[in-house]
Amino acid sequence: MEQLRLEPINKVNGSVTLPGSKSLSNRILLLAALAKGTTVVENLLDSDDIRHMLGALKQLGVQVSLNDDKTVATVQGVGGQFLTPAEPLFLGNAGTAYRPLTAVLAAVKGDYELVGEPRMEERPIGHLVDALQALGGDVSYLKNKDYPPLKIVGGQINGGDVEIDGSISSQFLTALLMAAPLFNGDTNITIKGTLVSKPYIDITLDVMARFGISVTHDDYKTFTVKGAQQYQAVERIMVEGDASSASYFVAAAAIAGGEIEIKGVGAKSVQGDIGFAKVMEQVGAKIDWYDERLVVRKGQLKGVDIDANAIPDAAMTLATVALFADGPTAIRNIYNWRVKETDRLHAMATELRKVGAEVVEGEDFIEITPPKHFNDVAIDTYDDHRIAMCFAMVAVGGKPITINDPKCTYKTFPTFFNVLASVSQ
Ligand SMILES: O=C(O)C1=C[C@@H](OP(=O)(O)O)[C@@H](O)[C@H](O)C1
Ligand SMILES: C=C(OP(=O)(O)O)C(=O)O
Repeated sequence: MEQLRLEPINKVNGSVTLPGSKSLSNRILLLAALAKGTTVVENLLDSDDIRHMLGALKQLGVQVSLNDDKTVATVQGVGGQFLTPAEPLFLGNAGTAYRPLTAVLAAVKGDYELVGEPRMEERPIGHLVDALQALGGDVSYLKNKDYPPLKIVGGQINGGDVEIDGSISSQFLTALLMAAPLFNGDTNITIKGTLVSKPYIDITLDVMARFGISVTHDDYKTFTVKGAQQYQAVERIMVEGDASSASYFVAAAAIAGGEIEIKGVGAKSVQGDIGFAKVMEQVGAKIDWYDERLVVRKGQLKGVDIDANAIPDAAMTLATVALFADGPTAIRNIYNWRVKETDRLHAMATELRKVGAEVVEGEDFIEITPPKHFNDVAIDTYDDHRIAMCFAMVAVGGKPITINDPKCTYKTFPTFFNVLASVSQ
């Protein structure tokens, strides 16, 4: 297995330009494909999750041309007229490809099979399938009930009133919302349970609006989407920098001496994970806010007790910042960490303990007391890009660490360790 040795970093300094947002890239590609006309997407993320969406669109007969560094895509929208692919669509472990494609393909003519990596077969999708079936969609399980892989006989969905459980993943509601304009009639969606990861719904509504579709909602409890609508191509659309990827550099500047300018997200970001920078201000980071960038400096870091339901991805970075705070940190309301790339609650607790922290792993929270002594260990990454990236903070805090299988960052941030090296001293 490949390992990356990270020697202690004394100071960080410089400027980082973020790669495009994963969440925005995959939403924009899918809506551009569904639209009529040509959309040019700029600052597209080049990573595994996006490659899986691009691969699926190609199999569906959508023409997408990429520039040399794969950050500009020209998408020839097919107006919802997809080809039936000869082979199953392989979507890796990309939730932002698997879930929206499931809903959209249930609503357009054709036969489809959606498959993924072994971990994808352990990530539940029953709440989305229940809602699609209740609307008359022909979606069935190829192996285990409530889990991928899926078989879909796409066709006409009439719309109507439907409930969707929002308590495990917001991506199910995102998927239903993105597909609903393709249904024949209007759809009224009621959320069952408490909606998790709510800010991701704002990303969905924002992207849908850019492609000409408006959705009304009553404080995120019920949503109404008009049926039989066509997405409209957007001449040029720019993908914001990835706010979750920004979290590592916000944290690095807060932990080490020096200053990092982070270009691509700021006060105007549509991504909820920008909220991580607000949390880091509570922790003690010094941040200057601009519309589309942040400038971050070190502060005296203290432990905090936060509800991280709105920022599940960036909150993992807080768990390693906690190693350098002057008291315990509690991260709460994060049950769905357990159904992501790995059981993140258990994996983070295990690896933080290896480093020397005292950790309480609750069913839906984690409490971290900083180590008295840091152990120089090899961190297992469980095929989880965020574990690899957030444990790099140990080196930023001046302690050596080894990261096992560092290429797992390719899911969302293939150049992560190079970018970190570029600001490390
Ligand atoms: O809609 C999205 O783009 C995402 C929603 C979140 O998932 P959940 O809603 O499952 O928490 C997040 O963790 C994921 O990385 C991306
Ligand atoms: C949970 C994540 O990914 P996915 O979109 O596959 O859910 C993530 O990127 O942290």
